[in-house]
Amino acid sequence: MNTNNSGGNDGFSGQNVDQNEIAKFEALANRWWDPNSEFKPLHEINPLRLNYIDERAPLPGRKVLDVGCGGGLLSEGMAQRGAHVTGIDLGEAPLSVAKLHGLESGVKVDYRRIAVEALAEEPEHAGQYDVVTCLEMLEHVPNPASIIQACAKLLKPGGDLFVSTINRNPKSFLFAIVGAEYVLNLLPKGTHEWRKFIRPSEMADFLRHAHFEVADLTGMTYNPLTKIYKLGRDVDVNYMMHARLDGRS
Ligand SMILES: C[S@@+](CC[C@H](N)C(=O)[O-])C[C@H]1O[C@@H](n2cnc3c(N)ncnc32)[C@H](O)[C@@H]1O
Repeated sequence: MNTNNSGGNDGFSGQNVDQNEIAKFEALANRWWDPNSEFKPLHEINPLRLNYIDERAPLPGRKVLDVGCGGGLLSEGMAQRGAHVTGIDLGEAPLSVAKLHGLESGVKVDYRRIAVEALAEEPEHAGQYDVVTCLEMLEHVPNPASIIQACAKLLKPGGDLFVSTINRNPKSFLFAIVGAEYVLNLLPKGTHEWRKFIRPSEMADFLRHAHFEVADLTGMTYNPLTKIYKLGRDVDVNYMMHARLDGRS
């Protein structure tokens, strides 16, 4: 496992984590639920991705794990739609914000500070989840394939995995970094590193190696004139994937 920048004395050294990435989200965490903050794009895409997940793997009554849940935007949304949600992250401040927000909203989510690889080693969690989500997180870790493998261990046979990230090509450099961080100021400068973006073909390889079958690939686009996000065929920049774990594993 690549453990770049994984030093630190918080009990997570040696794990698949980049402490610089965790620090970026720790510093902004108190604004997570402000829809006009640095998290505005996540607020705006949340209904789109919730609908996408719920349509492909209906959420009511399902046992769901949200990996890299941050302040809990997606976790709470899925719980509001009737799922039993556990949210995990390695950031302390985002999890505190998520827990506090849950107390205020009354939406019940079980939050834990643990790496997905470590959760997958706990016998009471391995093979227990109907659905695992890992959105906007894989481009922030040193070894995304290891995260996908852990997700596979946590799902029931035939379970559904949803991932989202950013494609790696010249257009994504222009739109996701130059455009979003430097021109439109949608995200703080330095939010993303282009080399950590993941091509859909690379994601599909990670998934196949972990015994998933890719069920769908959908793009997410932003129109700076209308300021509207949409799902569609264009996967050049942001995209989501739905994969199903082999029913025999
Ligand atoms: C862009 S936020 C996405 C939050 C949430 N998934 C969403 O889409 O609303 C990225 C999150 O990934 C978390 N993260 C980064 N590396 C992680 C790791 N190795 N394990 C767990 N969480 C991680 C960060 O702390 C942060 O909360």
